[in-house]
Amino acid sequence: VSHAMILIGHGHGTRFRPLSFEVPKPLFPVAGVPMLQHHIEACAKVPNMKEILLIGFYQPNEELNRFLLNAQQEFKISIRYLQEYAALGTGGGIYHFRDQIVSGSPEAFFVLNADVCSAFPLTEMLSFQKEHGEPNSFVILGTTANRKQSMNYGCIVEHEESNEVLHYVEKPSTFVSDIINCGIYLFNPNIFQHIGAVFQKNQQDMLLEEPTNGWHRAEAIRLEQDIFTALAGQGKLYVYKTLSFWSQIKSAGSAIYASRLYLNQYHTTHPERLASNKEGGPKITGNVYIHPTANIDPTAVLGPNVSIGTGVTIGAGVRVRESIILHGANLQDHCCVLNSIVGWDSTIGKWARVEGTPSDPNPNDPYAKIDSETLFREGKLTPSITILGCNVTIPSEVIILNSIVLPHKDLNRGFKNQIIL
Ligand SMILES: Nc1nc2c(ncn2[C@@H]2O[C@H](COP(=O)(O)OP(=O)(O)O[C@H]3O[C@H](CO)[C@@H](O)[C@H](O)[C@@H]3O)[C@@H](O)[C@H]2O)c(=O)[nH]1
Repeated sequence: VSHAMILIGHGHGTRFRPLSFEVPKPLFPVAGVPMLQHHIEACAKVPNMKEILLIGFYQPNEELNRFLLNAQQEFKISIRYLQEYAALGTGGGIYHFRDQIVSGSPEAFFVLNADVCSAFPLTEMLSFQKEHGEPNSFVILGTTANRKQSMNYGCIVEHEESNEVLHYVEKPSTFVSDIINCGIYLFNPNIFQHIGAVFQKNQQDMLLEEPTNGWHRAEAIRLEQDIFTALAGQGKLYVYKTLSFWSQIKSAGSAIYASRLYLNQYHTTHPERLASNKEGGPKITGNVYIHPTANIDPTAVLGPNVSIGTGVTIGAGVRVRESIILHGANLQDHCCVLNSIVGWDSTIGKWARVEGTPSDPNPNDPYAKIDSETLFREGKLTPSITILGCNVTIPSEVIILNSIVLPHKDLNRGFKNQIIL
């Protein structure tokens, strides 16, 4: 395997607002490092990996360029961003840039969705392909979901012995299978023949269409509906089911959950990233990441599942649990932050309480996934984590509960269940 392609879409992260105003969603820090860094690290570990290509359709900015530069140095591998001229879909993008891959005539390459968190069992997928699949087969990473939630994902019916994908339905409206698509694939250059066939068919259809339908670009192709559905049952597509952790990262609430999963993984992959109780340091309970530049009072109590960014200041007696504190934030003495994301350079006053409601999957169901529910249900804001956008100021001694505060707000009182514009 010489290449990996990571699909980063438009980067706005609509369900990630207001946090994605400041930083594209794929760069949002999860367990202390940009979301994409977890993907890149996993890909860089694959033997003979030469290059990682990020594919999306937004204007590259300074933030992205800096990230690419840092990641190249850290992982000693070429990492490039390739920009689509329009949203080409999950299959159209990789097809558009296929020359970057086929020129080196690689045997295989990976494609990963950016908005997932996973243990990325890439070497396991490779061994699975060698042992089970046909030599030229494609492999989808699959996991088990519960019946109800499975319908929010791509659903896979497999042949029980061979693990061949017999049937694939993207987000079905009735139950199809509890094996779902994780958005992580092992392909070989033959995949481009299949995408190319769809492209040519789309082009022919376009010629027959009314010119008013010009927006329908032939090159916009979805891997799931256009390719997998057709490949199922042809002896070419296989599913490797993993028992390791996996979650989507769609909403800001799922970033807190994903952080928890990665922090837990750090025990084996990056123990140095986990804070421990030290003389003169704050009290740590459970898994906590603290950036070395953060300044934390020894009487603060942090954890479990807390990530503290660069240059954060945390005062005396502060309590933080199940939260992400972004760079430059200032948590003044005795404030309390639970189930919340505190935006860049925000300030929380003394004795203030910032609290949200977790959106964790049902802990009693081993196959439950996180619900990335919409902000509103029946006209009401659904209780969720509290999010402070960047540069928000919360006064002393107030409560902010289940609320979303847009950037640069200077609040003068407490709020409950509100979006503060
Ligand atoms: N470059 C590029 N990337 C894209 C485009 N459209 C989507 N993506 C990226 O492709 C990934 C999938 O996004 P969606 O199209 O929104 O699909 P989904 O609802 O997340 O469902 C997909 O992922 C699930 C697992 O998380 C799967 O279960 C499902 O079958 C499907 O593959 C995301 O990382 C997104 O940024 C595009 O036009 N161009």
